[in-house]
Amino acid sequence: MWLPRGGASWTVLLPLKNLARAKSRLDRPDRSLLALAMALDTVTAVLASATDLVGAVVIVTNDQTVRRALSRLRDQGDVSAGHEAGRTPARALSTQERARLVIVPDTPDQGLNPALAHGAELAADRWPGRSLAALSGDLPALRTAELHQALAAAGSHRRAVLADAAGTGTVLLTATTGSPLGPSFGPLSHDAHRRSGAVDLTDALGSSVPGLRRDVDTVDDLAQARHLGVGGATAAALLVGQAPVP
Ligand SMILES: Nc1nc2c(ncn2[C@@H]2O[C@H](COP(=O)(O)OP(=O)(O)OP(=O)(O)O)[C@@H](O)[C@H]2O)c(=O)[nH]1
Ligand SMILES: C=C(OP(=O)(O)O)C(=O)O
Repeated sequence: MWLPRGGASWTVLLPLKNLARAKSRLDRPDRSLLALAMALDTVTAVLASATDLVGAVVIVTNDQTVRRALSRLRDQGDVSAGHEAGRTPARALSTQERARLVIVPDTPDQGLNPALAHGAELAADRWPGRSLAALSGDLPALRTAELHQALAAAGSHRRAVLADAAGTGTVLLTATTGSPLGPSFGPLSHDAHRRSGAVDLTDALGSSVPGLRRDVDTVDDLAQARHLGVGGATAAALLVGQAPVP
């Protein structure tokens, strides 16, 4: 696969659950469609990051629909059809930006933390010397500039953590070269990551990265993400959901 000349600082790990089981807290019949769309918008925002900052974007998933959709994104370009008010249209990704997308099986298939540990081991082997950033895949309002800001803040710490909008979960966990990622995602994971030694970035970044911190688990979360402005794939999926039933 293509990788930027010189040393990109970061490998981004992005885990994606099987769509059939994803977003079980999202009380909508189109939860699986939205889970995929939100993942596409999250990945698109990451792929738009500077190629000398982010090298490989590693998706860890066993879902073949996710794999096909992301392969289309990598090989054919931006799949987002539109955008919602409040957000500038997503620009088309360049070939080089898209080529960084790597999709690997969730070999352990034992949940989120083993998936991330597996991805971290693979990344350290294939791209040694790069820091790791584990990012949630349900951030439809993520802006690329927010990720740049967070990685800049994380880069000066061996391990760092950013809380979700609720302040209890984790949307970003980082580890600089040689430090274990140590994922403890799950209920109250923000506190768990801090207790394991990750430096908390939440106060420093505060309200400056609202899209990065707005993970979507519930319909209320989705409404807040829409207020921030969601990406084209999520906007298109929401339009489908509004389509009159024939
Ligand atoms: N590969 C993989 N990714 C996972 C797994 N569980 C969660 N994820 C991903 O981790 C991120 C955070 O997921 P959650 O919001 O905790 O889980 P979810 O399935 O999306 O939502 P719930 O069903 O409400 O728990 C999302 O990108 C998920 O797709 C897993 O078992 N394997
Ligand atoms: C797995 C996590 O996401 P959520 O809280 O959305 O389940 C987490 O924040 O650690």
